[in-house]
Amino acid sequence: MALGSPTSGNDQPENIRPADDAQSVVGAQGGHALVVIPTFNERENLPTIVTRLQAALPDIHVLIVDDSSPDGTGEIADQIAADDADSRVHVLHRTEKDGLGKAYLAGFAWGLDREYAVIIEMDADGSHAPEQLHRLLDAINGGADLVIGSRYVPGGRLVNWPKRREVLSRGANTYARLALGARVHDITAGFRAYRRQVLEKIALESVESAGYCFQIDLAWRTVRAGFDVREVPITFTEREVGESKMSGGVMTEAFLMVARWGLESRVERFGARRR
Ligand SMILES: Nc1nc2c(ncn2[C@@H]2O[C@H](COP(=O)(O)OP(=O)(O)O[C@H]3O[C@H](CO)[C@@H](O)[C@H](O)[C@@H]3O)[C@@H](O)[C@H]2O)c(=O)[nH]1
Repeated sequence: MALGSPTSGNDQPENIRPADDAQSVVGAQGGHALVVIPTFNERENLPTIVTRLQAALPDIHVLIVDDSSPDGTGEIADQIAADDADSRVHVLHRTEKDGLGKAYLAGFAWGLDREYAVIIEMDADGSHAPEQLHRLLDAINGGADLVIGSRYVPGGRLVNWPKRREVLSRGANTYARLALGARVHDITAGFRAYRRQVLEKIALESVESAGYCFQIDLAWRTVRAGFDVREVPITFTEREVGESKMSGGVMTEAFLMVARWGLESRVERFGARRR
């Protein structure tokens, strides 16, 4: 996918309201921050999360990336953007459900194209507290390149997450840590802030992971590129409305992809030692 093209990879009609007041923003040193929120069937959650976000960080810019949700989330997103007097809420409509990773890539391309200094990932369902976003931005201001809102560092918490999901998540993190050797405690987390230079450097056009292993993929690329990756504790709260889109296919993709990346990196290290 070519970076800089908000519609690449998917013929997306857009409802993009101009980001020309982007000058007024941020929360992060030396530039402006954009929160990308991917949505699929989040009609009950979206208005609340955007309201909370704007209350927590009044200057923040938001991009909602909706994959033609059948429940009408896209239309609600348009309404939120239309009602936003400061034109800081934007909407990217994609033609079909194409996975969390693909939605984020489209959002990143949109944000990079518009020169945002910091690009943030956040779920629409309230699992990630907008009131804690300043922790991530503080770490960016402190010099980090990628900040992960982590459930598994001291101070991190899980609230109401079903035990089955916790076991799966902890297992996936342990597996990824062992397979990749990356010292990140919550490499699957979806609440993060990237300095734009990271996204420009880590070859997003070669990202293949479509589902949630996208999170591992990008963190791993960032670590390998030598960037400063930090974790700050967050409280992850189970959604109250709607359903998770986690599926068997998403888990299988993650398992196989991580095994492949681990193997590739071992081969690479072995080759480097022999040279
Ligand atoms: N546009 C789009 N959005 C999607 C898609 N799939 C999921 N989403 C959106 O992505 C967000 C996260 O999806 P959930 O399905 O609610 O995630 P979860 O099960 O709560 O998973 C959480 O934990 C994972 C494992 O740690 C994380 O990887 C993930 O990011 C998230 O934080 C939600 O806003 C959801 O609407 C998709 O195909 N397209």
